[in-house]
Amino acid sequence: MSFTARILLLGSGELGKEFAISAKRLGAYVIACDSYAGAPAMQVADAAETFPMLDGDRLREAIARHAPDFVVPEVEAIRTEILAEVEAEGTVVVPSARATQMTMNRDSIRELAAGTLGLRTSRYRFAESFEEAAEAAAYTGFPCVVKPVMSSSGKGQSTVETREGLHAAWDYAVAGMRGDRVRVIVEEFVRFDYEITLLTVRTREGILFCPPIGHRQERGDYQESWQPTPMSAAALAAAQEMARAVVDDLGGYGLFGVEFFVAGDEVIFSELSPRPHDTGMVTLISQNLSEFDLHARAILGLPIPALRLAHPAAASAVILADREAERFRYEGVADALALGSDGAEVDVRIFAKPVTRPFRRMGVGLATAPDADTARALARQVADRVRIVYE
Ligand SMILES: Nc1ncnc2c1ncn2[C@@H]1O[C@H](COP(=O)(O)OP(=O)(O)OP(=O)(O)O)[C@@H](O)[C@H]1O
Ligand SMILES: NCC(=O)N[C@@H]1O[C@H](COP(=O)([O-])[O-])[C@@H](O)[C@H]1O
Ligand SMILES: [Mg+2]
Repeated sequence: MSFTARILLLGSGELGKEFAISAKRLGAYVIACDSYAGAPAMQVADAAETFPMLDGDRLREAIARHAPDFVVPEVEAIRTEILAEVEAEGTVVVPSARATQMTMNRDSIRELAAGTLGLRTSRYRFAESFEEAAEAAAYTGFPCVVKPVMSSSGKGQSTVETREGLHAAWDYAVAGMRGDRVRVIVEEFVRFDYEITLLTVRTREGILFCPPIGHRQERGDYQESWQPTPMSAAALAAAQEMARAVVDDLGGYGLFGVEFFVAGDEVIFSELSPRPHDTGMVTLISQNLSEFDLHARAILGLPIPALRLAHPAAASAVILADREAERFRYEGVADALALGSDGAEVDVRIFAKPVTRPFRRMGVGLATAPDADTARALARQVADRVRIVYE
């Protein structure tokens, strides 16, 4: 075999594209799968498969035909029962079939974190009807946050201020949910000071943590992230301890994005991705090894040298579309890159998704600077200079 490993990537968005590049640099053969043709990772992979990954028969068939060494999920919407089957037959599922099963639905991971592991989370209840949602909100109090148990990037998520708003939130969650299970989580609204993603790498040699990433969200979707974000030593230690408990329970090797809310010295576990995290795209410019390089090395069992921040501070800012379109082009990339200077590097990633939708993430601006505020402002400017021109 002329490749170091065969990797079947399930999900081919921007995170998969950067992962595929990292894995290919290490000599892997990558088969990129997603539900639509021309997805970002398919553009850089060795082969592509277009099929709905929630379709168990199609998924099993693709795995059997490609006989990968590693199955690497990149999205949550996958028929995870099939992953458990192939894992039992000897294929490595990253990080583990159980991790993908537990994180696919918010209920499983929340019950593991809050119940089994006893981690501090927001107060929550699940609901399968509007009446149950009303009871759940009476338990959490207002404001509360309503989310489908199966969704990501804020889809179907809303914050409810009063009892009157609950109907709209329930309808919005049902409309925005993925899969066929009508079930939501109603969570206490946490008045946090800031929130972080703690990139946590589980390797055969032990666990590594990247410096904490701060981020800002709108509509439940990330707008900008920066690294490092200042945290008290006590808060960071608490977050690391919780992240370790969760990833050790989920098992396997790879990088996880563990999300926390921080209020004073109190650290509240929110959720996690058993894979690179969107807010972690800042590591494309901030670290000697990006979150994608780290995922690839952890999976392939390759050594990971001491992590270094290449700059004092770095940031990412999203480039969003504002409408549905199939015909559009990008302008301003040269203007964006011209913002770089000595001591403040800039870069962009344009994902080259085939169609736009309102709020669809189409790229990111990246920047470094002597401090986080300057890096954030510069990354935003870089992103703003890239214009999507609709034809
Ligand atoms: N209980 C809460 N209290 C306050 N804010 C919240 C709460 N739950 C979610 N949020 C806000 O909404 C954001 C998105 O929530 P969450 O991470 O649960 O959604 P998601 O759909 O899984 O997003 P992603 O897939 O991008 O991680 C959080 O990062 C936070 O800013
Ligand atoms: N928060 C999860 C996340 O950021 N996932 C990333 O977004 C892609 C889907 O984008 P799309 O909805 O634009 O197709 C996924 O494939 C993954 O790369
Ligand atoms: Mg999240």
